[in-house]
Amino acid sequence: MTDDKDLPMIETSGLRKSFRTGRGRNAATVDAVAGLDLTVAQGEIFGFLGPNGAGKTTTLRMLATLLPPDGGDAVIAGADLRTRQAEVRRNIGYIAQGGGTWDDVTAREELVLQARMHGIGKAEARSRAVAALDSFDLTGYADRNCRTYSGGQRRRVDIALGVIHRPKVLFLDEPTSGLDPQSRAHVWDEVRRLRGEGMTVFLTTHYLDEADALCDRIAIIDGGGIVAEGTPAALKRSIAGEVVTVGVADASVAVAEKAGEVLAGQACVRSAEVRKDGVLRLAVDAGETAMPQIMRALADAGIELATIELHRPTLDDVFLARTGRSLRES
Ligand SMILES: Nc1ncnc2c1ncn2[C@@H]1O[C@H](COP(=O)(O)OP(=O)(O)OP(=O)(O)O)[C@@H](O)[C@H]1O
Repeated sequence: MTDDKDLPMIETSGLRKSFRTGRGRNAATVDAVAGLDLTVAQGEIFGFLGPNGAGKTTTLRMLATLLPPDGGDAVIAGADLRTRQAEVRRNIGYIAQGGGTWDDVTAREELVLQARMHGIGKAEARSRAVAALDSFDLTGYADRNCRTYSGGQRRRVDIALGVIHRPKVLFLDEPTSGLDPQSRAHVWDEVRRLRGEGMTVFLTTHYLDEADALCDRIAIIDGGGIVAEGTPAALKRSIAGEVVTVGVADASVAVAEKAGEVLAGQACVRSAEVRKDGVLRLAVDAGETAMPQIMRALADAGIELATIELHRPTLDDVFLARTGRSLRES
């Protein structure tokens, strides 16, 4: 017998979307999402990580039935996105980047209204609002207008609104964008709690630490396509070797580039890149043995070293390995 847990909650194949921009001679086509294949299991927190313009929001909007795909297929909670949109909508919650709270309405009123819009009866809507205020830690502000809330409180109201009808799948677009670290941690806790209740969460982020700490599995998207997919740990393991970063005392670009050339020629260095901040990033097999050789090579070339650090691979290293660019700089 198949356990519900084994069933994919989101399955896409060849999903794509292009936009026409400009007019006349300036007309161009942007392939925002270029043939996406992915599977998200029930109860997973799945993160879509990528730089600005990678196609994250476009994907989310297609999966949430807000934007018609140009091609490909998707099945969400067992319903075909193309032919059973109403059923898809019943099964999902969608929280857009800017959120949807009104300034002059209280959280309690918003929650009751949202539940009523989902066809839930008056008494049940009120009791769901009370439960949501409690579980999202909002009871203390429940009867104040949303305009008086902090960014973190408002974000929690957004999420509470998105799940008031108890969807199977929750889509969150950049859930912690612009929040302070404490509020971000609070939102992460709420997302984990929803997973604990069996919800599948699909979120977009351009924060590496968010993808690493919160997501069970991630897909790294760039230029409308997936460049890497797996658990954060497995993706980092896939980067064989280690990274050494080197700062040179003279911060001029010419010196950093000269150091890059010198170090790229060392046997222990697999690749050398000068970052925009002037720091050199070196891919090496074993940091402990490479570091003394790097120091010696720089000394021989008359370049004074300011800092040298050894790093375990990060998701940024995964992105760099797959795209040749750093996510931080994209
Ligand atoms: N309505 C539109 N018309 C024209 N181009 C669009 C439209 N919506 C998105 N695009 C383009 O499609 C590409 C993908 O955009 P999308 O918003 O999906 O990226 P994103 O990964 O969500 O970025 P961000 O992190 O900045 O939100 C971008 O090049 C964007 O400029």
